[in-house]
Amino acid sequence: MKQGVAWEEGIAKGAAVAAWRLPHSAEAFLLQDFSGGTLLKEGWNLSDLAAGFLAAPFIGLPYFLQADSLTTFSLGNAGPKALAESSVENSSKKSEFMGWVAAAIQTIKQGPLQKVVLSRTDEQVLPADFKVMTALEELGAAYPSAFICALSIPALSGIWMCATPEILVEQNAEGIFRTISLAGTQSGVDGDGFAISPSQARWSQKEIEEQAFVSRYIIDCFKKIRLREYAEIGPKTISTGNLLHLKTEYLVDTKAMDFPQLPGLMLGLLHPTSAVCGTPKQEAVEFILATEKHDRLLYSGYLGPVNLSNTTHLFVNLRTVEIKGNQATFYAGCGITEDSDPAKEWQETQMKCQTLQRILMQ
Ligand SMILES: C=C(O[C@@H]1C=C(C(=O)O)C=C[C@H]1O)C(=O)O
Repeated sequence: MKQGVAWEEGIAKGAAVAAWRLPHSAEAFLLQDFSGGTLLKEGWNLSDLAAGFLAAPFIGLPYFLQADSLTTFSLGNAGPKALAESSVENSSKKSEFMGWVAAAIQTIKQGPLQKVVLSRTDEQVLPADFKVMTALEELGAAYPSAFICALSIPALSGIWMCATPEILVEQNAEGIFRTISLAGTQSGVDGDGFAISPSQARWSQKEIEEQAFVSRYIIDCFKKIRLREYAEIGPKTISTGNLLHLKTEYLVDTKAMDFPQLPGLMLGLLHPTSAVCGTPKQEAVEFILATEKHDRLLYSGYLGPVNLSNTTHLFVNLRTVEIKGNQATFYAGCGITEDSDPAKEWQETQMKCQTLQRILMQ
């Protein structure tokens, strides 16, 4: 694959490189910033950025990759791959994570924390023949509705890949702004490996409430900027391939409202949302930082192309892996409320790790 060579060469020359494909699209992009990318400073503004690619951590300032070179390519069809569930459960990680969840439930019962999203990592050794661009092609074939991406920023040393279902901020060429509230998770395949139709999904009170926290959070952000004219669609069940989620979509016509700065304003207010952090936000951040032993780095941050042909597509960096040599660190989290069951939450992180592992680990 030609882009595989461009990807390798860009990295060898010290460029920051991003390759991605938007949901439901046949066209992929490869962008290089020959300077290695720029860590933006406090007060940066989305609408002031040139055409490029943004990648932000869970907490902190984003890197900006300017499009010094931008090529489009077709990802091709990697062909069907047997999607075996692979990974073996790590029992010490399991009991540690379940302990964090139990502590979160106790804290939530005392208030004011109502929901917190806890994550964990899963370290694996990649197969000897692993290649980033081949894996990207396979992810694209397996997850047509996801944003799939590979990213290398010299200052961050590793390569990040993701296949995420979650839009954070989108602005299309017609000026339509979009964000979504995504939460609640169940398996998208039955015991025999067949896809479960979204119409068959049944959601518990816990999951409905968990997603409502995210929806309320988005509406509160609109309220902060006194925005009342938005369309709300959902909640409805969506399939991401191996998982089902509850999703509500929020749309604003920024041209009709003469509000071109809305995407930048909302990005500042939304991130990190209650889908990856919790409610109230400050208490959730404090709980996460005091509890999780790993640094989330780019996991649960956001990434995507900005100001390319007057469009911006930023996604939450979920279903993600950080690759250093042949060492892969997968990240996954889940929303904890007072009705959570620690064992089920662990199982949910297993399923979320599988999104990438079932493709990358074969
Ligand atoms: C935190 C993750 O996913 C988020 C949390 C979800 C949940 O708690 O049900 C569902 C979708 C995402 O908004 C993740 O995939 O790591």
